[in-house]
Amino acid sequence: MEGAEPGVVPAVESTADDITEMRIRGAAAIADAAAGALETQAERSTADSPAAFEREIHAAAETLYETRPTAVSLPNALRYVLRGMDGDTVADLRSSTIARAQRFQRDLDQAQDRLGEIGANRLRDGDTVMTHCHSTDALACVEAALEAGKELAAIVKETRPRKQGHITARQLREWDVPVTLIADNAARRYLDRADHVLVGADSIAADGSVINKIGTSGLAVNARERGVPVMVAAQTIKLHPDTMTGHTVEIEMRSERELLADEERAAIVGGEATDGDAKGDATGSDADDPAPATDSGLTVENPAFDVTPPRYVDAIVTERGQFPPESIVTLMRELFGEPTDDPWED
Ligand SMILES: O=C(COP(=O)(O)O)[C@H](O)[C@H](O)COP(=O)(O)O
Repeated sequence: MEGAEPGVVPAVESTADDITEMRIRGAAAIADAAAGALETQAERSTADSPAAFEREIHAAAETLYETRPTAVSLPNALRYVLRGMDGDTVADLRSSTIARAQRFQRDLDQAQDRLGEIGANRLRDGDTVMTHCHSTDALACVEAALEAGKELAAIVKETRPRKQGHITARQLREWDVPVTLIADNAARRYLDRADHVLVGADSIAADGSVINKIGTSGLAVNARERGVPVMVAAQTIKLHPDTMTGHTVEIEMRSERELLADEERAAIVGGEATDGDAKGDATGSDADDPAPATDSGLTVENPAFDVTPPRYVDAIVTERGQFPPESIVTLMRELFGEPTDDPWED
């Protein structure tokens, strides 16, 4: 990660890179890695005063925050760790930050297990679930149902352009679940065979909207039309506190190269295969790419997430129980209270 603040240890920069480049991906894994990175920052900091230590931790948090914009689990994780940083000496600040980060990671695992047990109650023996993308919260429900002795089958959507469906298929096959892998476009045809649509979330808004991998909203609309219930598995760190005050969730735009290779672009618009028109690096920023050589008239857009309105969602399953989407705001108020600031601010 370029331009990191002074004092930010290389391990934090490399975690930030891994998140940006999606070597670490999925909202829960991103939160876990971010907390782990703050722990490493605390351990390795060479700050010689409490103020310098706090500055470094805040700078590390900012470096991590700037990686991907949509999964609120990331700022929620950072905020949680920063709020636990306490003490008048570097030693106390260090140990409180480390303890808080470790507690976050432990709670995250436990919440996922609990959520899985709750979600599993919705799945009956012999059911078929249709999945989209790869969600560890969604898979926790499947795992708990299997552990309860239920037999399940899965229809797994490939999930273009990054094909996270392959990760889901691999996990399900490790658990011996029969998997039918389908192209995203085939989903409506295969909904006739599904008993549930089961997806995760990157953020849940106060009105119960679900922000998840691009294609979730179309799947949910089709599922409603086919009468298949849509179940969203999402730990409470996916609840987006800022949406209580009317903020919207930023949808990450990723590089056009995830959709279109330079050669393919050249084949469409003519000319040499150069990166001349390819705007955007993996973060959606165009800072590293040259300005378009010519205006080819071809624009490629690659949003990574979309918004599913609450009316297409049957249940949001959290570690605190399952909720109709319209009532999720009550849980948000209970957990977050008043609206919050940037995660590195007190
Ligand atoms: O949309 C994605 C991942 O998108 P990407 O691959 O772009 O990160 C997942 O459904 C959620 O993050 C939930 O995952 P989890 O339940 O594991 O938190």
